[in-house]
Amino acid sequence: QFTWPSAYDELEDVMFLITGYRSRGFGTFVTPCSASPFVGRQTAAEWLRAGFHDMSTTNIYWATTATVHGGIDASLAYELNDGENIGAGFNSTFLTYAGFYNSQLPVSDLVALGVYASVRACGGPVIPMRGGRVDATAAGPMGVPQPQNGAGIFSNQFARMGFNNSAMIQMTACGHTLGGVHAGNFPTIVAPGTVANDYQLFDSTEEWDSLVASRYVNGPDTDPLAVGISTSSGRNSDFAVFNIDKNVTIKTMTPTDAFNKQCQAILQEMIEVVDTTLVTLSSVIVPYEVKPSGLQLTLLAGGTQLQFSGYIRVRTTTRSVTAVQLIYTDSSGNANAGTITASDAGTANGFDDSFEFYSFRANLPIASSISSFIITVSSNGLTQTYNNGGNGFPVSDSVIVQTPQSCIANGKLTVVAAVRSTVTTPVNMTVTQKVAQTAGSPITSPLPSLVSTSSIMTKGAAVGPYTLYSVSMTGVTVAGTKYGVSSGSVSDAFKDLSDLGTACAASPPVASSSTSTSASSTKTSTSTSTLSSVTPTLAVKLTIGAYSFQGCYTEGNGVRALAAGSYYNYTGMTLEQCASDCTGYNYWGVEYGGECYCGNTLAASSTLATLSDCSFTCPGNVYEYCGAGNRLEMYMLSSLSSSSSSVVSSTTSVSISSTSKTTSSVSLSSTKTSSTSTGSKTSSSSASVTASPTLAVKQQVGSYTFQGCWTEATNARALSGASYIDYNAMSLETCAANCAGWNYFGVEYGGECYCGTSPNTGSISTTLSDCSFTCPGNQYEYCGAGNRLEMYMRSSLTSSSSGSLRVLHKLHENIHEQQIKLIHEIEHLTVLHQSRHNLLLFLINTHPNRARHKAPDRELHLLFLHDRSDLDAGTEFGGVLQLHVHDTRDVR
Ligand code: HEM
Repeated sequence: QFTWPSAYDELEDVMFLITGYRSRGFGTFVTPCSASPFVGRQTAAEWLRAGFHDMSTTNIYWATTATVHGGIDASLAYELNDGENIGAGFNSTFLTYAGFYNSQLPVSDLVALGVYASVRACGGPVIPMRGGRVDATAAGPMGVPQPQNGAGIFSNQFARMGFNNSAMIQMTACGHTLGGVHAGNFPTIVAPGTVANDYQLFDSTEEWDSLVASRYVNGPDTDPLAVGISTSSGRNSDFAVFNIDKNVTIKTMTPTDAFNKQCQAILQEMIEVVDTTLVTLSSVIVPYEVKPSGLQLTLLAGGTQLQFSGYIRVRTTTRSVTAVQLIYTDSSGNANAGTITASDAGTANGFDDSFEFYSFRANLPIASSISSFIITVSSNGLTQTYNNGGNGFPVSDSVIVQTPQSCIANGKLTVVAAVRSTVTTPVNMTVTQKVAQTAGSPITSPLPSLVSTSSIMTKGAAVGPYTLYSVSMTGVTVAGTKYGVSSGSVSDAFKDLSDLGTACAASPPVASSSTSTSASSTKTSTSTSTLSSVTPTLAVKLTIGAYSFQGCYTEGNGVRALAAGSYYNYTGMTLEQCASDCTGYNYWGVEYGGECYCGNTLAASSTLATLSDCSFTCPGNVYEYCGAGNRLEMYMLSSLSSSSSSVVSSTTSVSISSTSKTTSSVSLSSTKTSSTSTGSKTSSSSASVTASPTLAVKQQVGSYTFQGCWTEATNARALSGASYIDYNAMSLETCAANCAGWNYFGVEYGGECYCGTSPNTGSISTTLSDCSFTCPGNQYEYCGAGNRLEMYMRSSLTSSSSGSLRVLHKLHENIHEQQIKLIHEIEHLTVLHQSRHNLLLFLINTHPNRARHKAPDRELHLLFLHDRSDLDAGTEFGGVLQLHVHDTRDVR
């Protein structure tokens, strides 16, 4: 285990935090083992092959130079069109790695980590992983073994890499248990058109197993590099390699245990080939038992207190934790200066480990401040102390970024720092952006360059013992950009720009002797309207716009107290911001400082808690409270409090505009809030264009338009054309891509994607809020729920309806879809929109024969299934039709 902070902290996070809270997601690209965004490819196999190709040009006999060196150095990224690295997998591998690449994590370590992740995700052994490789900046020498080379050349090539014949056999067999050969890349090894997707696996599975060895030895051998047309084209390289010692080594690899053991050792050797004149590898990376994360000091208004916040990550693989505390040492060295209790915030998982994040936020007196802390973890009745190898976990309060006062909007970055007035060296702000490479040898690398820009910050006002510094910079991109401030040898750096808000809070006011900030533990409720003083104080705000304070509420039991919408801004949240994000909802509440939730109803299991529980100040306004862990600062529309049980008349309006036969445009707009909704999910209409993404219904996904939340059909799938399952990385876009060519696609249960020509009988549009699962591949998208599909239809189907609308037959409320089919001899019928009560809009594709009778081949039918409002046959709609459905219902 490393002493924190270590140079490998970023790598350790990316390695172990694969899914869940504050996870990094690296391993999700290869989970499940068969995963790939592309048909006929396997990402895990591509990552493993990339590891070998990057290493295989090593020349242990040559002297190295600074730019051209051997081993795992990501030089492969510059070698993609040198003729030795055939296949699209290398480029997409580096594009994925580029997302994780930063100043603390070289691509070459990611190449090695990719070998670990692909093998483990496929069920193979844990390949020990070390960090510290150095990236090449240009192509290295040639020398990747090619299938046509022949046994003697292979033997020489592996010797040049530092491996003997049995190591060569082991490494090749261990590589060729995943994936296979693409006919498109190697038509003389696999004949195009002879296998599914032109992709012939090495053995009978994509998974990690010893079949590549056992089938070679015992049959049936289907390895395209050992049998088949590769033998006549002289490209049967697996046979050449395995047979070089008369099959002695490969025979030892047929039992699973032996295979795993040999592969674990040889693949570790493979990823540890580095240029030792440049690289000293770290010890094998094991997860920290406890690890601080996201620590931040913030100078509070008045200059008498520092807020200290962050997370403690606890490894919970073999224990369940009941309490986590920080005991801190102050700046004059007094240990035990105070205790901070951290509360459970969420779980994350790696391939072999689980972790729990505990969050904390506390205000410390500035005079004594903090210099380090130790962590106590209680589990199974025992309390263990972690002191980071003896000296505690260090915290420096000399130079800190003031995240509430810093912001990024429209490419303009403003950073405010608070610097101890005793620091006299210039204060710099540094931004490191990822910029696409424009020149490479012999090609441009798919990897970006890291470009750092430093600017001297301008000195401003003194606040207590600190001085504020600020600087602005334009033309800054948010994605992947890191920033920080530094002075001399002290810094607060490696921060994600994407964590900053879009609006900067005003700087903390200058300290004055009369200022008293509320630091007492009892929180009082004060009406803002009674405040006559110009000096704001920290207090509960009784009213925010049209909303009034309801108290400090818990979350619901297994559900969110307010489930209809959510917005996050851990750096700039204010009560006003949440109120505006939740405009139109009955309730909103702010939790944990930066989390804003909206809803029309409050979950029954959410209960009123002690007011003082809601103790977090808002990151964007230090004079407001913003809930706490599992506690919401709760507000409700003031108008609702007047009537206890209101009967509300609501209106669903559907407007259909069909102006002329020539424009042939029919547009359907319907208010998405359902008239009887209890906790409805709102859809983000075209108006919601915000800089930071939020979880909302997507109206448009590529060429598909949202249709609502639909049930499955009666005893059948709603969409039965094709399906595609990915519980790890499904997004609406992935499903749309997999259903390209189909009229409809729908995502169910988070990870199930279905395609079809039209929804089958019995599948109906239902309450929008039912579709409550977020997409595993995109937290800002909804992906249906159990028996509920997030349904999309090709946009062209709505817009191509032609002509005026005419009711062909009088329809009655009990009419059934089947009957309509009979009446019109239609080929298929599509429910475009169904209000919850009595309005149905059908798209009817008529029988092809009708076209001969000059009837339109597609008609838009409006069925108004209401006893008072049946539409008579022949009713024509021209221009704009407005139908209002009035309904009175109890709103609970
Ligand atoms: C004499 C040595 C080797 C030769 C001639 C060789 C050749 C090949 C060829 C021709 C392919 C097909 C690529 C494609 O169609 O996309 C392939 C695939 C692959 N190779 Fe090797 N290989 C060798 C050694 C290795 C080693 C040592 C490893 C890793 C330890 C490895 C890992 C892989 C993997 C995982 C694939 C599957 C890629 C995919 O399915 O996309 N190979 N190899």
